[in-house]
Amino acid sequence: MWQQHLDKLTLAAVLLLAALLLALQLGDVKSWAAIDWLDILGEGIVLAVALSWLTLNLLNRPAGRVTDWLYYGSLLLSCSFALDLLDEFLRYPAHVRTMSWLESVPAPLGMLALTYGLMGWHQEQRQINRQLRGRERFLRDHRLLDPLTQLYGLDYLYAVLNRELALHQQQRLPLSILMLDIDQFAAFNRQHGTAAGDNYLISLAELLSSQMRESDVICRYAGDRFVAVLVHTEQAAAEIIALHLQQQLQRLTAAGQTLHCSVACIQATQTQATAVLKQAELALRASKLRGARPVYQPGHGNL
Ligand SMILES: Nc1nc2c(ncn2[C@@H]2O[C@H](COP(=O)(O)OP(=O)(O)OP(=O)(O)O)[C@@H](O)[C@H]2O)c(=O)[nH]1
Repeated sequence: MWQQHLDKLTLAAVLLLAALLLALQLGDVKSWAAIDWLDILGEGIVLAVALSWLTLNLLNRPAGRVTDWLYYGSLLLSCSFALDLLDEFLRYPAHVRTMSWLESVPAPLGMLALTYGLMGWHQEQRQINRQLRGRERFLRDHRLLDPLTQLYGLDYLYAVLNRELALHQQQRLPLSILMLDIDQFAAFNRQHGTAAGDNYLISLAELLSSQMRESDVICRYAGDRFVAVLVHTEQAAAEIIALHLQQQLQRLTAAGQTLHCSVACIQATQTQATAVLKQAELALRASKLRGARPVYQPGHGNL
């Protein structure tokens, strides 16, 4: 998460360094006896807290307007508190007013920016809570479950995907889609019967539910095709999830065999669920072609 805020972290480091250099340039170092260590302890803690606000905000929040306000607020406060702390070690000549200006002005501005950011955060949280309540209503609606696998069906997938796409547009949060399809499942059914096929679908659904993250929404998209909506997930992270899933699928057997599944993941860029799913299907088709397996031969190991 911090990589997307690298420019902000660099700016903070540069400003704090500039404040230090300016203070050293303008002030004279106080004698050991003139230093008040209790003041230093108090002001040091205040600075450390402001810096922790700055970093916690950048480490935990996605890029956006609210994060920017919280960042600028805590940066101004950090600069002001850093100068306050330096004051304890340095004495400035009476005619130098720059440092007292620099110490006093950023603090109230920082407080204002931080307060504005917190108000934005409050609004954002209310919006998220509303969406979570809507999500929960869906979760409790059992008509939306596929009776065989107990995963969500197509209706739920469309509803969730459209809502996540709207959120993705508003808040610039990354969203990825993973699509999985069992290869040559029709041939497996013919060979071992639909009951064996059903058992495989149930085991696959259980594996998907246990291996994906809690925030991922897994749905049965078609007979032998599944879709996972990976919220707040960049394409690179989605690909790691897909790779991990492929490894776990090796352990899943049916009638003594390991069936091969094709997996594709895409970063959602369109605004409509239909378009996103079409894009995922194209990626899946390409993945199937890349990993094309020989035509199913009964009793010959992997599909
Ligand atoms: N056992 C079982 N089979 C199902 C179920 N739903 C769909 N199928 C079967 O899944 C098969 C899907 O066939 P295709 O779409 O041709 O897929 P495939 O045979 O895996 O072919 P490729 O995907 O191209 O490798 C069909 O034979 C369906 O009958 C189900 O609930 N249970």
